[in-house]
Amino acid sequence: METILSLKNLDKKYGPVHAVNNLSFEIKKGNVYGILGPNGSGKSTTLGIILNVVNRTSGEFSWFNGNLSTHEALKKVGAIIERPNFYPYMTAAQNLKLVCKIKGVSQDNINEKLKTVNLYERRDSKFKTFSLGMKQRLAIASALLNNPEILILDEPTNGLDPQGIHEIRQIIKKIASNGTTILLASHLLDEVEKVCSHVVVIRKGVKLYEGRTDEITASHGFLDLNTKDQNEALIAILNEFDGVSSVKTELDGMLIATLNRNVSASEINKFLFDKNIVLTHLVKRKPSLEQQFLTLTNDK
Ligand SMILES: Nc1ncnc2c1ncn2[C@@H]1O[C@H](COP(=O)(O)OP(=O)(O)OP(=O)(O)O)[C@@H](O)[C@H]1O
Repeated sequence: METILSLKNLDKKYGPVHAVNNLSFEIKKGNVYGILGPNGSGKSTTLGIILNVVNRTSGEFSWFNGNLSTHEALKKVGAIIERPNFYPYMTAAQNLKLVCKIKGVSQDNINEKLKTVNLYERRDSKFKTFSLGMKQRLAIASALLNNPEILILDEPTNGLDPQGIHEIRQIIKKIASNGTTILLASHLLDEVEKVCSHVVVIRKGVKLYEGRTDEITASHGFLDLNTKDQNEALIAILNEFDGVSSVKTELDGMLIATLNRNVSASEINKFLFDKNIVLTHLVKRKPSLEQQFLTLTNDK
């Protein structure tokens, strides 16, 4: 699969603040990537570096396998890293015409891009009459005018109401389904889970996880177990069971066994029954992305 962008050991220090710390990852054509991390984890700085608006301290990045200069490569990139800003008294269509003139791209795409972001019907409305969600959608249309290979978005749903958030996410998915690679930064787990096929989790500028979004939840999970009055014996047996890495007792007495291989509920039930343990409760759980994310981003 074609590599669109590659970061190698990228580093950025603002005085004592290590905003991006030895960060490496690759963006492949056709995928939707999320850079996920809490506030201040270095997402915007990373996007700023690859878009040439922030100087890196050290490390490298290369666009399109390094075949183009960064200046040329960025002509094939669409990005929104700041609040959308257009002329308030000009209409949506007039604003996009102006962007075409400034970028030196054809105006032929304007109607198609307005349709992509569901603003075609409102093309003759003045920008100042737009809701925040519509302004954001116009910014996306503007970033698409040069038919970019990759669209980069920093916190695309910040400040929007639930309807606006839903609409932006649907539009991002639509753009991706037409073959445009997407890279978005977000601090919202559910955003990345809903929109992105791949995720890079960062905390304090350090990469904690890189991979498919669905694989982040693909650990072997947990068992919740309880007995009437055999929990002490149960803990001892579970600790010897091949497949359980740890056992802890919750405040309500429930035992939580963490699995290190795929163990079915019936396998463990039979095993325990053969050891004369009768369970009153047995549930197999998978960790949610939220649990995984908290585990990843917790101070170690
Ligand atoms: N121009 C700057 N000067 C000094 N420090 C900065 C500057 N820009 C960012 N930082 C610091 O670098 C760190 C990373 O910030 P960055 O904005 O990249 O994170 P972020 O993950 O995008 O967070 P947020 O979602 O809050 O924007 C933070 O500690 C921030 O205070």
